[in-house]
Amino acid sequence: MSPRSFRIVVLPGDGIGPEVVSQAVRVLELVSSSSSDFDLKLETHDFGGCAIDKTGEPLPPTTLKACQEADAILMGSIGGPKWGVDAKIRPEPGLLALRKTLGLYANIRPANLASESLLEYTPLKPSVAQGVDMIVVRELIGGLYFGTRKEQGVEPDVDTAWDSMIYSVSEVQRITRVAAQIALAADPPLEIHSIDKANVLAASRLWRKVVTETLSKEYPQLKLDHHLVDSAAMLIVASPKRLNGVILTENLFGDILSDQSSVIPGSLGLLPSASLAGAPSAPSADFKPTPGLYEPIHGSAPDIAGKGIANPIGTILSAAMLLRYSLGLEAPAKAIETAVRKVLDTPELGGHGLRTADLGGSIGTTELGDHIIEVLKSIL
Ligand SMILES: NC(=O)c1ccc[n+]([C@@H]2O[C@H](COP(=O)([O-])OP(=O)(O)OC[C@H]3O[C@@H](n4cnc5c(N)ncnc54)[C@H](O)[C@@H]3O)[C@@H](O)[C@H]2O)c1
Ligand SMILES: CC(C)[C@H](C(=O)O)[C@@H](O)C(=O)O
Ligand SMILES: [Mg+2]
Repeated sequence: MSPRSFRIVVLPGDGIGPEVVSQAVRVLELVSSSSSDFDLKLETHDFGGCAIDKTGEPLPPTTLKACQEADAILMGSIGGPKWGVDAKIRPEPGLLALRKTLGLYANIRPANLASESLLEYTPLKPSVAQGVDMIVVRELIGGLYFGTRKEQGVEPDVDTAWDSMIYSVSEVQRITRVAAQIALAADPPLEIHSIDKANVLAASRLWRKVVTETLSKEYPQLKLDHHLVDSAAMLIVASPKRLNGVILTENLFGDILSDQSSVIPGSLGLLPSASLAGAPSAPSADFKPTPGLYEPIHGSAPDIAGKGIANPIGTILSAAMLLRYSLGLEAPAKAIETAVRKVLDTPELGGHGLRTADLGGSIGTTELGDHIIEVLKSIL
């Protein structure tokens, strides 16, 4: 039987994006060459600030078309001071357009301690960070990011600017179902913590009502509680285990809380994400490839770009999520996660020295990639 062939579009982007993506590409190439069952065909496209420089737009039509035809997309990060908030054409709207066009409403951001040995790097007390296991499920194509807005300087009220947070019942229902299915896939099922600002915002009152109704009608076996976003932000650093399980929240709150949750394992550079147009399906014999966009949760880190010191683990773990959720390839996905954990944990491999600077180490991006590749070779 000829190997199944998967088309993967790679969008390195800006800043540290190309540096971290190149390590994840090495990992995917190794996975592909180690199997006779499937073949990963990787192709790189311009996206973000680098695409603005070349073509005048962040998401050129050729890139969008390739993404629409791909089985999955691996992205680095986009943006940077060259295309800052005052620029006429900026990279970030390109990312929002890509997410919206592909209908990727479910953003899944696991935040757990990738390794017990990271405990010494968490800025929290080890006793507070130990045992944290949360998955942020962020609504990705609604809310303030996509509501109507007005920039300052536009007539008639030149001195005002505004954005609107809009959610419909169906938008909240579908992301609630994704959170529920993720919660149910665990044994025992995870608790759901819905985060909103229902004491002030109308959109949050709709959110809370729809989450409550959807779960009580369709998933009555799941435990649900509600937190206001300000107090949830406090809990994530004061006693994060109280939020173990699924954190279900809207677009902007999810953006903020997921960066905040990266404090627990110790670095923003560690955390991966998947953006899907539905709930992830469990790998099985009849698994159908499901397109998705996979990216670390961090940005282009202009302060360290070009230095070769960025942590590639969030991007490598995003590649593992890509194999699992889009292609149904559970074994290599697990192998990558095991290799990352071993490199972080195993003393004979250099122990705590095998870290990039964000985790107190001194090795570079490529060297960390080399170690992960070596361990992965022995597992595959
Ligand atoms: N999905 C994306 O492409 C994405 C996500 C977030 C921010 N951005 C963009 O990135 C640009 C910079 O944003 P920012 O500086 O606020 O956030 P950032 O995430 O780029 O960086 C925040 C801090 O974390 C550090 N950091 C981030 N990733 C790291 C890694 N892999 N290894 C080690 N350290 C890492 C940085 O050095 C910096 O000190 C902005 O233009 C923003 O819009 C893009
Ligand atoms: C770059 C920006 C548009 C993006 C977001 O806010 O969604 C980023 O912060 C993220 O978390 O992916
Ligand atoms: Mg963000």
